Amino acid sequence: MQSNAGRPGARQSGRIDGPVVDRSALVSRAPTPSESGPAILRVAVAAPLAELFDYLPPVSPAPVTLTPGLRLLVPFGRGRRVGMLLRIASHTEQDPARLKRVESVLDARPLLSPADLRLIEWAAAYYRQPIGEALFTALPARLRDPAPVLDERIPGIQATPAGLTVALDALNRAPRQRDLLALARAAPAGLALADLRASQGDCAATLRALRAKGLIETCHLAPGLTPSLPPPVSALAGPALNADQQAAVNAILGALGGFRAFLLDGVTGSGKTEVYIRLIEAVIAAGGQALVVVPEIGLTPQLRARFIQRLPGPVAVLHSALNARERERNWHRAALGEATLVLGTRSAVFVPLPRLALILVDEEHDASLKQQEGFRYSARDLAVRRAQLTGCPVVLGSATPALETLHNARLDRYGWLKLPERAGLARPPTISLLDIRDQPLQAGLSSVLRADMRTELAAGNQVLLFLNRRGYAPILTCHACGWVGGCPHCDARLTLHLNPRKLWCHHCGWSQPVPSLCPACQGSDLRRLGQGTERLEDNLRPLFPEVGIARIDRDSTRRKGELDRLLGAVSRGEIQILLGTQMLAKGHDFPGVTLVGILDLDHALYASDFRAPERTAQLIVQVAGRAGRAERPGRVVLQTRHPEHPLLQSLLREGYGGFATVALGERRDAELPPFAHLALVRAEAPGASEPLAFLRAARVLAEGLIEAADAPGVHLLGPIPAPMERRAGRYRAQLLVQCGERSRLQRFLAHWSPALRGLSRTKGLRWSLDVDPQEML
Ligand SMILES: Nc1ncnc2c1ncn2[C@@H]1O[C@H](COP(=O)(O)OP(=O)(O)OP(=O)(O)O)[C@@H](O)[C@H]1O
Ligand SMILES: [Zn+2]
Repeated sequence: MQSNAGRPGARQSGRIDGPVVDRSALVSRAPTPSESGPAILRVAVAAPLAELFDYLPPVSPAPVTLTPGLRLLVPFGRGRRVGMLLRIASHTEQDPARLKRVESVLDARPLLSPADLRLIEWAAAYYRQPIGEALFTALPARLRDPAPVLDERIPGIQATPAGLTVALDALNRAPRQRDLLALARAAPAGLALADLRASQGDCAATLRALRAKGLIETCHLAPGLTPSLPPPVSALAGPALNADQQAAVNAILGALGGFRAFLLDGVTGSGKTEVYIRLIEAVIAAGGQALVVVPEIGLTPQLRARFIQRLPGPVAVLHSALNARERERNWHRAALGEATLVLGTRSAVFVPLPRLALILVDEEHDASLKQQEGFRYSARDLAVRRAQLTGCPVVLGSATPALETLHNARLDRYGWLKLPERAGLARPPTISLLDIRDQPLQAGLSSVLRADMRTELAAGNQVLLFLNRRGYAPILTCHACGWVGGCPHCDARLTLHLNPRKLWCHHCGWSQPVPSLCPACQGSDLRRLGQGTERLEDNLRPLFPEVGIARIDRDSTRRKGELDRLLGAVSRGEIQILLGTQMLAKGHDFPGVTLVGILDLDHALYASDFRAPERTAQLIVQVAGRAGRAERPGRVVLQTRHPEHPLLQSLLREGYGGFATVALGERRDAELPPFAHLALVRAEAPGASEPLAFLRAARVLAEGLIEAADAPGVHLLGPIPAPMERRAGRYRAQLLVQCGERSRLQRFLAHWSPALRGLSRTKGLRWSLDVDPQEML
C-alpha cells in the first residue's frame, strides 16, 4: 500500500517514467513511537512521485519547530532524499511501527509559506504533475540537494573610520569616488554590492580605488537590513502619463487590496511599461512587493535597466543569464521580504513574496510563458490564480493579447483597459503588403524594399529586417540526383550553417560536417537553397557596404553578454541595419528604427497547428511595432507571395482586434479554446507502433472512465502520429482530450491520470500529460 492511499484529498498525477514507489522506504528500523501517538510528518519527496510519504520526526530534537515548508532529509528506498514537509498529522494509514524517521531538518526556517504551498499544490493538482516535482521546480535548483541554503549574508561595502571622517572635498578630483563614498557614509550598516551595481552601473574600479585609499572596506550585510539606494544619478523622472495611461493606472490602483484581473490591451509603443512602473512605485511606497513576469526573451537588458533605474530597490532579477548562486540569492531576498520588486521569467511566478500586492505579466500572449517539459504549467494562468489566492490585482499586458485572454475580457471576467494610441509623439506605423511574385530578389529583398532602405539610411534612420529562420540555408541539395541533407534522427532537414560550418538539425541538435561531394551520387554540384539570417547578413554587406549591420538570433547571441552588447550598439546608433529572428520581435524599444522589413512569413500562413494564425498575427504586429516608436514615423513592408491571404487582409484592414474577432469566431465553430478545454497525452518510443499502441490503450481506459467520472462531453481525438513523427530517434504520437467545460475535464483527468500510470508500457516508452497545451507538436 502506498503511504497516502485512502488519505482524503490525496492527489495522483501523471508522470513520465518516474521511479516506481519504493515500498522499502516504508520498512522501518526506527524506534517505536511513544504511546501518546507521535506526530506524523507528511513529506513530498524531490522525485516525480504523486504521493506524500509519512515519516516520524527526527530522533534528535529539531533545531526549529517543525513547520510545513521546511526541507527534510529522509531515508528513501536504499538511499536518502530531500523532501519538503507539507503537513503534520496525528495519525497515519500505515503501521506506525513500520514508519521511518526523518534524518535531519535542512533549513532554519520554512522556505515556503502556507500561501506559497497552497499555490504549488493547486498547480500540481491542476496540471496533474507529481507534487514533489512541482515543489522542487519552484525552488532554486540547488535546494534539491541536501545543501544548506546559501549564506544569507549579502556581500557589501561600508565606509571605514577614515572614510567616515575624511573631508569629501578632498575627493573633488575624483567625483565618482566622492559620490560613492558619500553613499557609503549615508548607510552606516553598509551597502549591498548588487544594489550598488544596479543603481550606479559598473563601479568596480572606483570601489577598488576607494579601498586602496583605506576609505571603504568589504563587509557582509544581514538580509532585511540593506538600505535602499537612491535611484541612479542618470535616472530621469518618467514622462507625464497621457489620459489613457492615467485611467489604466487609476483603475488598477483602485483595485489594490483585493483580487481583480485586468487586461492591459495597449498597442505597441503605447507606454504599457510606463504604466507598470507607476503601479509598482505606488505599491512599493505603500510597503508592498510587486512581481513582474516576462517571457524568456522579454527580459532584455533594456527592460531591466528601465525598471532598475526608475524604482527604489532592491530589485531581484531572475533570468537564465544569471548563474545559480545569483538566482538563489535573489530568490532569498524576495522571500525574506527584502526585494521590493521581483522581475523574472516563468518560474518567478512561484517566488515567495511575503508582502505581495500586485502581479504583472508582460507580453502575456507569449508561448514561452508555458513550460513545455516536466512540470507543464502556464505562468500566466498561475499568475491569475496566485493573485486570487493572495487577494491582489493581476495585470496581463500585451499589444496582441492571447485569444483566451481577450475572451475573458469580452466576458467581463477581466477588467479591459485599453491604450489605443502610441505614447508621446509617436504615430502608429503604416503597414503595406509587397507582392513579390515575379519580382527579382537580391538577398531576399525586392527592389522596392531595397530602395526604401536606402532612403531611410540616407536620412540617418535605422532599418530592421525580420527573417524567422536562423542558419545559412535551410536546404543543402544535390543538383544532379536531388539528394537533400536530412537528419538521421528526425523527420527533418538539416540546416546549413557556415559559422561554425556544419549541417545542423534544429530539432534534436544533431550536427555533421558539410560534405563537399554528394553523399548519394558523388556529384560535385551541391546547392544551397533558401536563405537564413546568416546568409542574409552575408548578402547584405556588399549591398550596403557603408553601414553597420548586426544580426540578432540564437546563434549570434550564444555568448554571455553578447545580446547586451549588440543592443547597446544599436541604441548608440553604431548599427544601422539590424536583422534577426523573432528575438527581435518583442519588447525592444528602438527609437531610431523607421523601417521594418518582414522578409518571408509565408510558410507560417499555412502551418497546421490551430494556434498558428494567432501566433503569426501576433508576430507580424509585434515586429511591425518596432517601427516608428519615437517622433519619426515608421513604415512596415511585408513581402509575401500570398497578398490575398485572409489573415493578412484582416490584419491590414482592421488590425489585431479585427483579426481576433474573426479568429475567435473560428475557434467557437471548431470547439477549440477558449470555447473548449484541451489536454494532450504525448507518447514516444524507439519504434513507431508502441506509442500508438499505448495511446490506444489509454483511449480504451478513458472511454470506460468517462461515465465513472461523471464527465459526459469529454471527447477523445486520436491517437495520431505527431506532426513531426520521428524526432531525436524516437517516434511520437498523441491523443487529444477535449471538453466544453473545464471542471468536467478536470474531473475526468483526476480519474484518468492515475489510471494511466498503471497502464503497461513497452521498454523505452515515455508519456506525458499536458493540460492546456500550447504546442500541438
Ligand atoms: N506618457 C508618455 N509620454 C511620452 N512618452 C511616453 C509616455 N509613455 C511612454 N512613453 C515612451 O514611449 C515609448 C514606448 O513606451 P513603452 O516601451 O512603455 O511601450 P509599450 O507599450 O511597453 O511597448 P511594446 O508593447 O511595443 O513593447 C518609450 O520610449 C516610453 O518612454
Ligand atoms: Zn534531428
